[in-house]
Amino acid sequence: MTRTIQQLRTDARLIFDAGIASVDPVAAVQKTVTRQGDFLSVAGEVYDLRQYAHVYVIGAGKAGATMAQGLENVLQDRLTAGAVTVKYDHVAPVTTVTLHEAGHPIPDAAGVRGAEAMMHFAQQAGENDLVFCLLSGGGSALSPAPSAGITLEEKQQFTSLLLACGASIDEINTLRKHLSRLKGGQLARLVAPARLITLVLSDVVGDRLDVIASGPTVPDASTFTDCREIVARYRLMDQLPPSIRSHLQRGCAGQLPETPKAGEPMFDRCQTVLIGSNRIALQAAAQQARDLGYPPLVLSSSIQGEAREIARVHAAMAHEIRQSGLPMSPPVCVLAGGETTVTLLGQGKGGRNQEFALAAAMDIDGLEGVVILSGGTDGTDGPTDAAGAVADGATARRAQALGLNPEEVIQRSDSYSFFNALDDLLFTGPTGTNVMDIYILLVG
Ligand SMILES: Nc1ncnc2c1ncn2[C@@H]1O[C@H](COP(=O)(O)OP(=O)(O)O)[C@@H](O)[C@H]1O
Ligand SMILES: O=C(O)[C@@H](CO)OP(=O)(O)O
Ligand SMILES: [Mg+2]
Repeated sequence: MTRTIQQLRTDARLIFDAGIASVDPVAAVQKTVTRQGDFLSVAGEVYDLRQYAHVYVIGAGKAGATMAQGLENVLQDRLTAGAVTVKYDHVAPVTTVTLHEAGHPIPDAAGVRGAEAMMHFAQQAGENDLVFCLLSGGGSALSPAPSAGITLEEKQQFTSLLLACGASIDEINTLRKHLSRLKGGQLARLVAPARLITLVLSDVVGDRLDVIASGPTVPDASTFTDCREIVARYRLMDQLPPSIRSHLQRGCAGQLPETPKAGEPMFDRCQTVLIGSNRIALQAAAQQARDLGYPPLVLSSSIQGEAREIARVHAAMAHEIRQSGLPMSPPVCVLAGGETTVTLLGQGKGGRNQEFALAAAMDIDGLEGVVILSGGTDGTDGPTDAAGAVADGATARRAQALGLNPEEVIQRSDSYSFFNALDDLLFTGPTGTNVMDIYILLVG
């Protein structure tokens, strides 16, 4: 059965939506944390709620509100109180937990207040209390708690410097952990001796728990020496605020305590569970593809690299499948996920997924029965209201007919305008989740 291009486009969107739905934070929390009367089961660990006088919820991240909503649905009257910081306008209906809205990716004073509220509950919790910590992407910037002697303004300046220098999120968070009072396992130290359960929604390639939101409740393998190497690698030393330079130098000289490491006692009463990731989303998308009659081929949930280049690999696969039926004959759905990067060439408007679709459109020009969709699972791709875009074998030609030259658009980094003119932007609205990006290649 040969599917029309419109059918392929509809199916690609259904597959994308199925991926996002599988990592809906409310459902993911309620699937991970279940309750039978006084007994909680968390990923197989059983907790008798009668042993705990209070149950607190703390956390930070773009999905914090929906995760808190899920936990309130489970804990109901057993939840004592809580404080969770979310990005502005990323709220959800909660009754007991206090939501703090704050700035991301640059931390702000509201974030400081949210972090202080979190640390208040962490320190208030005692031996006979239970604390849930809800973490998701954006948690680092949303929980600023600068080390002594470092001001918020200096932390803001430092964050802008880090975001612009090309450092990876692992390198950025190594530095952030060593300039904070709660990142890098230090929040676990504040929560001890209370029992701690951390639920994590991963927006990081490789799902490393010590990188996501700077791992405030897990051991930190990184050190001040690593910080010194990163500062040197990106030639940051001369641009560091004096207080930060001095802090890192004192840390390297052994004059400051290192972040908590594996095996230290504050982690004895901790459980950490990954409740959503790009891999989980891809598996759900693959199932939807199968249900729609496209045998799926999942490449990886750890895609990194320049968006334009990764797109070209997907376009090359489209040609191969169409011309030789390799690695699979049509109909087929090739799925991948991760977080690409974009070297900006111009001052235009766009995002890494829109750029991906634009680069793909150029290489699949003229191919029949091929659709490529690239979308951000958080619903916002770059500084735009689009989640991504959709391209097919006619996209380039339709654009030319409108006087749009794809190569020139790439040079302007103006993918949003390009797909807006073609009415091929992907809109989901803020999804409340955040497990990086999903790339879908459908060959009918
Ligand atoms: N005009 C543009 N074209 C392509 N990519 C862009 C453009 N402007 C910003 N970006 C990319 O968008 C990225 C931020 O996207 P965003 O969706 O906000 O990230 P995240 O969802 O990971 O927090 C930046 O890293 C930047 O590379
Ligand atoms: O908060 C963080 O540390 C990172 C990774 O989780 O998220 P984002 O890149 O969205 O700021
Ligand atoms: Mg995004």
